[in-house]
Amino acid sequence: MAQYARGAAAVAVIRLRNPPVNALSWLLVTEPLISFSLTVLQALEDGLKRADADPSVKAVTICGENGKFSAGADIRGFSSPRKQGLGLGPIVSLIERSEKPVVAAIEGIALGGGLEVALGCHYRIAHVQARMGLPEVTIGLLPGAQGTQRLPRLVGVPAALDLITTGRHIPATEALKLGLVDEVVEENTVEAAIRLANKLIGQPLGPRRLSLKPVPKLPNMEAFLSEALAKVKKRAQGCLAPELCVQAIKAATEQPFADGVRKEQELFNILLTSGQAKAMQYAFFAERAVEKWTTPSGASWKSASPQPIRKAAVIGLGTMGRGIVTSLVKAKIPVVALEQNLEYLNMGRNAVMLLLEREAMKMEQGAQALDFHNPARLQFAVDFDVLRDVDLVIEAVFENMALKKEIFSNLSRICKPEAFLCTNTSALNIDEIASVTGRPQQVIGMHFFSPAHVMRLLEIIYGRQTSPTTIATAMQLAKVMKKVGVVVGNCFGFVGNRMMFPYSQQAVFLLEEGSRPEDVDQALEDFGLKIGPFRMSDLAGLDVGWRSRKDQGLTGPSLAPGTPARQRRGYRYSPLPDLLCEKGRFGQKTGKGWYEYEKAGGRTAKPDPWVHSFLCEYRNAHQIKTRFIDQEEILERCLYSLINEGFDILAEGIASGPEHLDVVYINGYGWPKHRGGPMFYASTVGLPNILAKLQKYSEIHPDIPQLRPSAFLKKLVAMGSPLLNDWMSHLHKQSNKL
Ligand SMILES: CC/C=C/CC(=O)SCCNC(=O)CCNC(=O)[C@H](O)C(C)(C)COP(=O)(O)OP(=O)(O)OC[C@H]1O[C@@H](n2cnc3c(N)ncnc32)[C@H](O)[C@@H]1OP(=O)(O)O
Repeated sequence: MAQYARGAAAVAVIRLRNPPVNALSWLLVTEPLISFSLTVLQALEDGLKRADADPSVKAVTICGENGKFSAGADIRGFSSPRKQGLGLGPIVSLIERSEKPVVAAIEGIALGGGLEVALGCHYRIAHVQARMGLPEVTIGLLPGAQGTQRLPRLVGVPAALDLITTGRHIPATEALKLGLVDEVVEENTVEAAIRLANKLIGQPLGPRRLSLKPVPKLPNMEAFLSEALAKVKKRAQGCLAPELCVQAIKAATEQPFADGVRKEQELFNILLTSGQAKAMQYAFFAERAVEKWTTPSGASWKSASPQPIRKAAVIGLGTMGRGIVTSLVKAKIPVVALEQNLEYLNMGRNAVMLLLEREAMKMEQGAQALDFHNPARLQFAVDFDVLRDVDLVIEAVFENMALKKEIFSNLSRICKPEAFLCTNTSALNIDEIASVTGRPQQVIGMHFFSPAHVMRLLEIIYGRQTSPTTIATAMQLAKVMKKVGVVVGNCFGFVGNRMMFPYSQQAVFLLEEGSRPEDVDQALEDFGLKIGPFRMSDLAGLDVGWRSRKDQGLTGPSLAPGTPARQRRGYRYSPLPDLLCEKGRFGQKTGKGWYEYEKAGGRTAKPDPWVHSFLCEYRNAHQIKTRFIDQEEILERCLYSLINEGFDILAEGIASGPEHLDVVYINGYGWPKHRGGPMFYASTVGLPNILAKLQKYSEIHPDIPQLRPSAFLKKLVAMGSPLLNDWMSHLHKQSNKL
């Protein structure tokens, strides 16, 4: 768990050892090969005490095994009952108090508690490729091992605030500029640290003890901190951790070190027990769990190997295609971008170049690193022949089955036999697209989210014949593009949009019954969603859904004469969005939708009196009695219907676990991470409560099938509402209470 050795005659080396990331566990872990059990923290403390007690040891170096310093506390430990009370903070103090110089040799990563250990050391040397940060805020916590008190003393309040409230990982070069590390080396970091430790023997350590230093003053500290607090509160949308991080740093500026540490502990405990930390830590592991994909036919990440993608192509340079090209270029994959004619190609090329210029400006080495002016990296063409040598094609034309089939039939003829053919679609049937190719096993859906170069989610949809190698290759590509790939089955809307459908439907029904768009949006945004359904619809364009409903024969010329206005196929239907579209109100792009905007293309949504009176007239025309609908009902009807669909998705095997649905919603639909995703949220509300509410609403609205409780939800409740981790194991179990 930590190895103690002598690095040079007078220098002891303590090496943190807990693969794969040297997490600082405080739970007892039994090592099978040796006869004693030791936690990393215990071993670190023992190592320090041993070095202190040994008169022949004059200095100490702390490093990590396998080129990684440490990823911080073992996150799993936060939700397990502590078996022993060893805290990291006192150990960091012990390091700092040492009369023998202690040097941290930072390789790979020093994150969270790992960096806090380094902050307790008297000197820090980092390898040039190392990354550092205090990412606790991203898992609902704050740096609870005195990091909020030491970091501002070392790098000043503005830099400490930035690092602690964003949790971002910074490269060693930036750490050097901030003064977080004393030296950056390209050679063996541990050897460099041992050399430095040797030189430091006998030198005074007082000035190197951060707890003894004052926090550098700012002329307007109070105003600066209040502004920072307001900013993080706005950004956090109900997430508690960033706000408490600011409070802890504020304590560092106002109180002596020991009192600041006490305040930090108090705030840390609030977060630890808030429920938000649990949700965010669940989200951390859920994201890693979905990498380990499986399908109902038994294909899995364990046995499938991805194929290398040396060159890719993107067909269609509309909004999605432009973002996808940008993502591929950023991932350093040579790419050919294709359009149907020169006019569209030139438009697409200009837009892509603009995106890439902007992305390059954000990067450390800028445009040079992306090298996108090099035709070997990025090529634009109108001729399908350029696709002969690519390893993978992503088709990103608009959602039209006939057009997609025509393209896939051409691709099947032109591309080399081993090339993978991917379609960017949000709902269309992958099997139907694959059926026109001679290689359905190499056809796969890749549902990107807009803007595709920014959004992390990538739904990866396998068809009936998609091979495990194709799935593995798509997942690998997602990883290279720094996206979260989630493997899902083929059904209308896949996971994300399928769950979105009942949610958006409820939102519109609520308008019929008495709500205003801003009431519904506000309730859901107060819950923590980044954007409510009507603001979202205005942003995406109401015409998108209108086109799809016309294709499905739900509205427009193909609707059978005599169809009741508010009913389709025997169930409740709201024509409200169709009516807005008929009036040319497509949302932001036309300056009017569910809201009004300052101009066409404007972004500031203002409640629109026209919409209010339109809704009144509509209710009168259809003799709907208006009633006041409270926030609770808005949340329950929108969110529980979405969750209900999630249970159906799980029961049908479209996703292999609730984590998949949660990762989709957090990364693609603006679901608040501090609520852990819709299925995790359901588990916190309690499945019996969700079931009871769905039963209640479904009795009131028998013509809305989406409110009828899913059979799987009912089964889980009948089985005693098992923990979320166990849901899938109950899928095929018999319940005698049903
Ligand atoms: C009172 C003291 C308070 C201390 C506060 C803390 O220290 S809280 C912890 C702060 N640290 C973090 O938040 C770091 C989280 N980890 C990461 O950001 C990344 O995992 C990484 C370290 C940058 C490595 O990324 P990479 O993509 O290379 O690998 P994975 O993310 O897939 O991770 C590999 C496996 O390691 C597990 N893991 C990573 N970090 C931790 C951790 N801190 N605790 C427990 N487990 C961790 C991760 O789950 C992976 O495991 P698998 O079983 O392979 O899925």
